[in-house]
Amino acid sequence: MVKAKIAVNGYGTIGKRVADAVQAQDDMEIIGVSKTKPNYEAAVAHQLGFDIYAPAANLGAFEKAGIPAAGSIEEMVKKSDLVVDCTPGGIGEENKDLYQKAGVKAIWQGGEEHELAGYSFNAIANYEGALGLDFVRVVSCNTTGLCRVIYPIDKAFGVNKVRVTLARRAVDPNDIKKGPINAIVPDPIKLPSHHGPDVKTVIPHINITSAAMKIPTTLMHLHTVNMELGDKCTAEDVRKVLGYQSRVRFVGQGIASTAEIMEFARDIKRPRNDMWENCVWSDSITMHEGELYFFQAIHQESIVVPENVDAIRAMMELESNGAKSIMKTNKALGL
Ligand SMILES: NC(=O)C1=CN([C@@H]2O[C@H](COP(=O)(O)OP(=O)(O)OC[C@H]3O[C@@H](n4cnc5c(N)ncnc54)[C@H](O)[C@@H]3O)[C@@H](O)[C@H]2O)C=CC1
Ligand SMILES: O=C(OP(=O)(O)O)[C@H](O)COP(=O)(O)O
Repeated sequence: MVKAKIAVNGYGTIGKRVADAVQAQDDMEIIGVSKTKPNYEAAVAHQLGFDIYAPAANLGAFEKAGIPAAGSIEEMVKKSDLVVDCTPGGIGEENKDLYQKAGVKAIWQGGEEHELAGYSFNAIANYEGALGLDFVRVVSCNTTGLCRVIYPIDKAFGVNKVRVTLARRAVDPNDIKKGPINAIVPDPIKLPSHHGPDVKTVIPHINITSAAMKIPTTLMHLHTVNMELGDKCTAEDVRKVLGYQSRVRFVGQGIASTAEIMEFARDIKRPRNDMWENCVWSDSITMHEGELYFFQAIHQESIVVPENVDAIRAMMELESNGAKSIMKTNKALGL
């Protein structure tokens, strides 16, 4: 089988995980990853066998540091069928011209605006609409986590309204530059946060509003979800619907915090402690006065990774059925 040639532009938190996830599939392969500087992450990428590309002006620095670079980012893009742009939010949009001129497809991440790609993606909600598209945005980690629960609950019972409050991890574990370290920050203060409107870019008919704050933790985000449902149902009915979702994991058995979820991910030997699934506290699923409530935790570093693989498969038309792609991705990752 001829594999789709995939480049990762921006080998950071998301990019390095997408690169490994693509390599694990049998219908696509990584032809290169980009690093701006020859730091430890570039050295590891080289050790893992990835061809490294860099901005043309920085190629000399790589040579000096003894980390071989295969060429410029422009060269990498030209060699690929599809680029997964994992550069920091707001930088990715600057690369659109480059991709268009090279005639390659591109996926951006949730840090970019919906309008940049024109199609916001979540595998269970709208895989089929991405078939053959040139540009797609995989929505942010929190938005992905929301779509994964709202979509099946809406299908089963109808959703009249969603209210969600998000406690957002302040920064990723490797980030030593930002905070807060001793504050809770309403973020943004002006409501709603981007998450509700972003869910609507994927599932337009959902009535949703969201508020978010940043808290001094690096491990995971935590959502308090409240939904008014169309049909009458019990907590057990909702548990059944979420229980069928391959990318939703129920947690319990003494797991009472995000810290214990991360420990669990280590114990089951997940690469980089990645928890690709939404973690829903099964005991928190409650119906009160006809409304649904539950808690879920979202591992921001990894939740969008399987979605990127499915988005590639849809755009490259490697599989026309979303459910089949999800199963294939999950199996290759060990999810
Ligand atoms: N970290 C997270 O929790 C999540 C991030 N996202 C989104 O994913 C995207 C990437 O975020 P992260 O991986 O966290 O960022 P990151 O900062 O960890 O990684 C970005 C990488 O891109 C490189 N880079 C910077 N400018 C570049 C350029 N002009 N050309 C090529 N490479 C360049 C950086 O050196 C770094 O290696 C953003 O849109 C973000 O909003 C989505 C879900 C979760
Ligand atoms: O996609 C994410 O969060 P978001 O869904 O709150 O935008 C990532 O955790 C990145 O968030 P950041 O912009 O706080 O680094």
